[in-house]
Amino acid sequence: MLEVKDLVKHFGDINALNNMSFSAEDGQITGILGPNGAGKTTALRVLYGLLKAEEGQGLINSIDSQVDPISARRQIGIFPDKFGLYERLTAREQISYFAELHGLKGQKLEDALSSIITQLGIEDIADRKCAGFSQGQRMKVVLAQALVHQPKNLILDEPTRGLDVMSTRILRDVLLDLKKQGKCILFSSHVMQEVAALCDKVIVVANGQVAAVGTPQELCEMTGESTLEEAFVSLIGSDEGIAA
Ligand SMILES: Nc1ncnc2c1ncn2[C@@H]1O[C@H](COP(=O)(O)OP(=O)(O)OP(=O)(O)O)[C@@H](O)[C@H]1O
Repeated sequence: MLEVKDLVKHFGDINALNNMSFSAEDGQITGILGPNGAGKTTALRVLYGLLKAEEGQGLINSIDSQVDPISARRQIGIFPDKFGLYERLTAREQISYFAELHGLKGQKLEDALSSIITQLGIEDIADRKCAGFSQGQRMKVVLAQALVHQPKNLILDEPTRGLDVMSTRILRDVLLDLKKQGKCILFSSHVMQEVAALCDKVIVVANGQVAAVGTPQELCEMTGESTLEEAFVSLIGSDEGIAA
């Protein structure tokens, strides 16, 4: 389970998080939907311990990520907003490096590597150097390195950006499979269709705050609109920065 409670964060005069609170439950896919600059990335960074908030807490299975970042990180996989691959490493070496950072070694490490490579269907690129990989291949390697230690929680910051239709479908299938396994999945997005299709719960954020929470259907009922897109516009008063 993932929770943020009363987060406050400023960057100079910018009020990026203004008492933001929400939770994401096990066995569910939770989406954070909001326009550009709403505070999505900032909230996720606080949650996985990359940024310190001035007030509030980010909790990973009840562990405060600012108080005990190492234990918290063991329980999450992170698909960050900006990622790079070590171009000279093969995909297998790259994933192995992350597995070692999570304390895996010996046979356990080998087993974890084989298992995630099979699960994501990347046997064909596992022993190729990452330089020259397509966006879809890069996405799968980053997903593999996020999942290799079998975390209970997965946080993804706009995971489908730059992906073609096939890669987006593969990612969706992986997320649905992880949900079936009872994992807690939290992802941010601008893409309405993806959120409507995948999410059990949608957290609508604007101006560093939560504007509404509910299933796509509940958000439609709440606003009297027939689509999530219309409900979103009604909730935040603008369609800026949102993709259909
Ligand atoms: N390192 C930083 N320095 C200065 N301002 C920042 C920094 N990070 C975020 N901000 C500001 O904080 C606010 C929230 O940004 P954040 O990246 O969290 O929004 P977002 O909802 O993820 O937006 P987007 O959808 O555009 O990625 C914005 O006004 C942004 O410019």
